[in-house]
Amino acid sequence: MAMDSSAKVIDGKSVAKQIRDEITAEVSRMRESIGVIPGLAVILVGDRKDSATYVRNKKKACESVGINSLEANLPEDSTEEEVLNYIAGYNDDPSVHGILVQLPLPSHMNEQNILNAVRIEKDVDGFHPLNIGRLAMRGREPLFVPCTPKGCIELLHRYNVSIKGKRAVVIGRSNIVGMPAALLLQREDATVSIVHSRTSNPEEIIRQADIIIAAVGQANMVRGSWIKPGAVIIDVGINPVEDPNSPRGYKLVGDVCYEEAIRIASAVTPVPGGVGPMTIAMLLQNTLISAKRVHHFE
Ligand SMILES: Nc1nc(=O)c2c([nH]1)NC[C@@H]1CN(c3ccc(C(=O)N[C@@H](CCC(=O)O)C(=O)O)cc3)C=[N+]21
Repeated sequence: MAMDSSAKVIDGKSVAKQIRDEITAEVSRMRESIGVIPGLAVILVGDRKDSATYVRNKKKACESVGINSLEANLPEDSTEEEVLNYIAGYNDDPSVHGILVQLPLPSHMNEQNILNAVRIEKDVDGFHPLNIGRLAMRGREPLFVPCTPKGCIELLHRYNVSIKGKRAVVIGRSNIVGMPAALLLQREDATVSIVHSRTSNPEEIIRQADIIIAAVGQANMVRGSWIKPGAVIIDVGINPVEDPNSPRGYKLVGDVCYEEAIRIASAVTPVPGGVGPMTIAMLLQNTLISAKRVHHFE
């Protein structure tokens, strides 16, 4: 059977490492010339295991590039007011250049109130409605672009995938990935379609795409037969599936059936090792951008 051996793995892990090295150099240049160390504050409410893992990874990543990290771990039954008090403290703390409230929040909290409270100058997640609004408008610039979609576009750039004039399909319309990913692709002059749970005949639309960004959170949902030969696939999904052979009892897979996709696409991001590490690298980059901006350092 002829197999397309030209399909390329898009190595997010190694690109993320490269970006962290660039950030490390910038952080030390900044420290040496103006004595400022960028700082990131992470607020984690509750004890979801996946969230705790992500927060731990973010902290490790900060350390690896010389960014200061502060962490607030609040119990699951905290009040919204307590979270808002932490945000207010970090908003006023000049050593904090970025504030991230780990999502999802416990269901008794109003996510919108909490995201609105983060000073937009410190909104390194890019989730403040004013940042999203600017992202959606032509001729406007947000202060920060959300990390996961930014990481997706960065991967396309670093692998020299041209976006201008291409057909791009985003699968999923979440506020934190699908929607901003579609806006970013449009800013890069792609022709963008968004496919979601109510789309009739999604396969037909996906099959027209030169670039696919999949962000639905359903293991192996996109099959090989849905993919146009030569398409580039960015898989944002991180789905645990049972795996008795893994020491943890599960393994992580994407939204795209990787084994099928790699035969048909020209390039695919793996899970793990694709978009995940890029998300964290972009968070560090946003924190550096924030610190440079307040201190007028370039
Ligand atoms: N306010 C907020 N900002 C976020 O950026 C945010 C969030 N909330 N909530 C949850 C999602 C998810 N997320 C990930 C980051 C890194 C990996 C990552 O590094 N993944 C590794 C493997 C992880 C593993 O092995 O468990 C990989 O894909 O290679 C995954 C997922 C950030 N998120």
